[in-house]
Amino acid sequence: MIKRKLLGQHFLNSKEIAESIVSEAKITKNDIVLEIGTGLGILTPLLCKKAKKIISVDADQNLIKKARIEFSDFENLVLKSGDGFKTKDSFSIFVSNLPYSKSKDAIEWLAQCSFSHGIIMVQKEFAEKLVAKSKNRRAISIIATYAFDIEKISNVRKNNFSPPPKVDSVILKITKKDNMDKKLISTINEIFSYRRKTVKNILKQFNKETVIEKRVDDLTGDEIVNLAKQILK
Ligand SMILES: C[S@@+](CC[C@H](N)C(=O)[O-])C[C@H]1O[C@@H](n2cnc3c(N)ncnc32)[C@H](O)[C@@H]1O
Repeated sequence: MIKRKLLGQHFLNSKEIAESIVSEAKITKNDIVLEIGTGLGILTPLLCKKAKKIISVDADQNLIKKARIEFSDFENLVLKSGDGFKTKDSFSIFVSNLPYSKSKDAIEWLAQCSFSHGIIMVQKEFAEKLVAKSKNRRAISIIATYAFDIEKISNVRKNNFSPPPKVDSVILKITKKDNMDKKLISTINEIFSYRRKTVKNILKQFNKETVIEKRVDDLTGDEIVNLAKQILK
């Protein structure tokens, strides 16, 4: 039970939704797809039918053991147990019903990976955070909107999962715009810990100078990324 909670094991039980996720991923026979969270494998065989190769990773060894038996006929499927967000393999398309507690880490990790696009399922509140504007923005909103074009595909009610989570979910399409590195991402997070200060005072913390008296909330996303780049120079 504890493991289930920690790993966000709420399994999708709607074949129809699984098919729509795979269809939205626009996979061709040239694509290598990374799926994080094999789970009970509702998406995995559908992905195998479309792509050149699937790498499907789950942190739960038992689920990978089961999938190895159930999907042994698919020659284009590579199943791995472990932390999917440490994957070093290259991929062109990302597909994941994300473990909810890992959603922020997943976006930060994906911002550093080179790929074309992805279909992700996240909690409704997290999806809103990603595209939040002005004072509702967080560091993750700046990172996500700099790294990706984000398009909402559909809402998914919690009763489409077993066991059902407490909240509803949203399917998003993320299309890669810009790669970011780890230092840039952590500097943007650091800037947000000083969000009530002026740019002038934030730069002072890093022994840099400017005359800009604006606060973080008054900057555009690009201006915040440029401020982080200036700090890192
Ligand atoms: C929300 S479930 C989705 C499972 C399946 N794709 C589905 O749609 O039913 C999330 C899955 O991610 C796995 N998981 C959690 N943390 C992980 C990690 N760091 N790396 C890989 N898989 C992880 C869980 O064990 C679980 O199977």
